[in-house]
Amino acid sequence: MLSLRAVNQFYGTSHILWDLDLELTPGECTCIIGAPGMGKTTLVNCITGYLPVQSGSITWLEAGQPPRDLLTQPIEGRTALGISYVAQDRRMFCQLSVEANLQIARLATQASSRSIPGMVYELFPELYSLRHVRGAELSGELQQQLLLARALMTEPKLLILDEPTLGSGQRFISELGNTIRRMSRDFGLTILLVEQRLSFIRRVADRFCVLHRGRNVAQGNVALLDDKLLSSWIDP
Ligand SMILES: Nc1ncnc2c1ncn2[C@@H]1O[C@H](COP(=O)(O)OP(=O)(O)OP(=O)(O)O)[C@@H](O)[C@H]1O
Repeated sequence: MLSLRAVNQFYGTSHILWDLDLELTPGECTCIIGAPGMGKTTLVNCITGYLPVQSGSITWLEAGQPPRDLLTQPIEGRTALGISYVAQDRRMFCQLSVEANLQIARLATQASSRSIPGMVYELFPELYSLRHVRGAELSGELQQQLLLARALMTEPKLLILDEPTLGSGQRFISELGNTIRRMSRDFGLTILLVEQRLSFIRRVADRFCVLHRGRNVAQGNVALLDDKLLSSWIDP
């Protein structure tokens, strides 16, 4: 689905990502783990196209298609290929209804119709009953649902979620875990998750990658994510 090879990124003269390799497998949820400031958000911004990469390659791979060099694609080209991103900042059009927020996201695609893809209300049925309510009137957790639903409006193949549990209560986190599992199991989405909560990671992720000072220092099946590994890299 996505292959990163020897990716290096700088902010000015600060070298942030170092020779980073990462492979995302179709239909799997991969979690990027790391202490604050280790480069997780920078990495996802390089994949989505919000940040330029100094060197290395990022390649989009789809069965039956030739490999595509993502670094030659602008943000909207990457969206068209199938990448969608829910950032930490959680911005939406607060004065517009749920449905209008969703339809605006649809404009980012080549789709001729502004209709809502079936999977959106199937995964977020509460948003259907609130579809005429303004974003500003939703609770914080329903706003988070709307941001996730909006990211699905482009019918992505790869969904990137940057700390989706941040500031949420246990009930929402539990429902979010179910939703993420359904996204990959029922709809075949590949998911790249930046997350800190270990119990959540163990529940939803198939694979992990630990970032330490911008380097991929450990990766593998989530079953291998043990306390020894975590104490070596995350909380030494
Ligand atoms: N716009 C910027 N200009 C300069 N340095 C930046 C910028 N954004 C981030 N950095 C620095 O790059 C490094 C990586 O930051 P990044 O936000 O990618 O880390 P992170 O692992 O996502 O952290 P967090 O968990 O706190 O979100 C940090 O040292 C940070 O201070």
